[in-house]
Amino acid sequence: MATYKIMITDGLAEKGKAYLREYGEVIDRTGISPEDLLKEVGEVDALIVRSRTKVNAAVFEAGKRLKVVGRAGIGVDNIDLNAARAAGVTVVNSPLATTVSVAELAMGLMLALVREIPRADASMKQNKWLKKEFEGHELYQKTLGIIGCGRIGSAVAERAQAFGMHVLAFDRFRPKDELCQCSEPVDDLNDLLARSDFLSLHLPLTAETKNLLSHEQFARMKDGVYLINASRGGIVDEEALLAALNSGKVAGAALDVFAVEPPSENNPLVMHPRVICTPHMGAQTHEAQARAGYDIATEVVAALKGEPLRWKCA
Ligand SMILES: NC(=O)c1ccc[n+]([C@@H]2O[C@H](COP(=O)([O-])OP(=O)(O)OC[C@H]3O[C@@H](n4cnc5c(N)ncnc54)[C@H](O)[C@@H]3O)[C@@H](O)[C@H]2O)c1
Ligand SMILES: O=C(O)CC[C@@H](O)C(=O)O
Repeated sequence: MATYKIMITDGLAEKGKAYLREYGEVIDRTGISPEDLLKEVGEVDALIVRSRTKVNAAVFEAGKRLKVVGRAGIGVDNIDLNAARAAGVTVVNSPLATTVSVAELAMGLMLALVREIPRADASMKQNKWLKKEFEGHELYQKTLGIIGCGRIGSAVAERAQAFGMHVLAFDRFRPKDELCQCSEPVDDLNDLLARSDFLSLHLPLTAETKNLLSHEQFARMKDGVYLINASRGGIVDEEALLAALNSGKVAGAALDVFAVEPPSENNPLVMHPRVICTPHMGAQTHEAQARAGYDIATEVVAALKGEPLRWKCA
């Protein structure tokens, strides 16, 4: 039986590592620097990453025996797919594993925003009882606009409707009859922006979606809209969001993702009193990581063995 060398650079659940060990040597280099990755990637047949490691053209160039890159999770915007194709390296991901966890975080962020849960907790820890300051809003009978209604968007739609929300969905590539999880599919993003009390983003970062929400789109939104972004930071123009928060157009924003991660120290969005932030932790649950680790391990081994693949990205 072939013995493969498989490097992990952003951690992997034990179940995934145990599966990989049946087929080869697992080299756990979690936290490796970009410089060391370039020095060491030439020794391995497969590389398994999450979102931290940037697998750019230089990595493919240095990966002389690299056959497969596995992304434990969904977004492959940190992997240069064109460079992978040019180098003849297969790229796979594990897109089903984390849907529920991300959808649950989006719902949590929505509730945290309208009830100001983080600020209320912080005030209690300062021995303050500011009950009168915390008059929030209900989600019930509000309109939620979901942009990108694939796996996670649909799961959010389902959960939001259980809260009694009216859910609009816009998806550029999915036919309306596939958006059955929402109350009302819409053809026009501007229509969704104009009608939503809450906006939640669930689409990939691509050349087309970069800065999809910028000054012009914020101007089209309702006054006092709430924005939740647990997709990718670059989809929202952060400068435009800051301006919209400062003008009051946006009542509050909850951000799990940032254009640059981690964001700079004292980043004005992170520090903004009406912004709630989490450190890109949508998929960071025990359950999601156990599934993602196992799914990517089986897919990477299948790619190494030349077997049929379920989730080939390049
Ligand atoms: N915060 C986190 O930890 C976390 C975890 C997992 C995934 N994500 C992000 O969530 C995204 C969505 O994941 P998913 O599993 O639902 O993916 P998915 O592919 O099932 O759904 C994405 C949807 O976006 C749509 N879309 C693409 N471009 C669009 C555009 N320009 N306008 C409107 N819709 C567009 C697609 O048609 C698709 O239906 C991922 O790409 C990733 O960036 C974040
Ligand atoms: O696992 C991560 O680091 C982030 C996961 C998430 O953003 C994804 O696209 O799968």
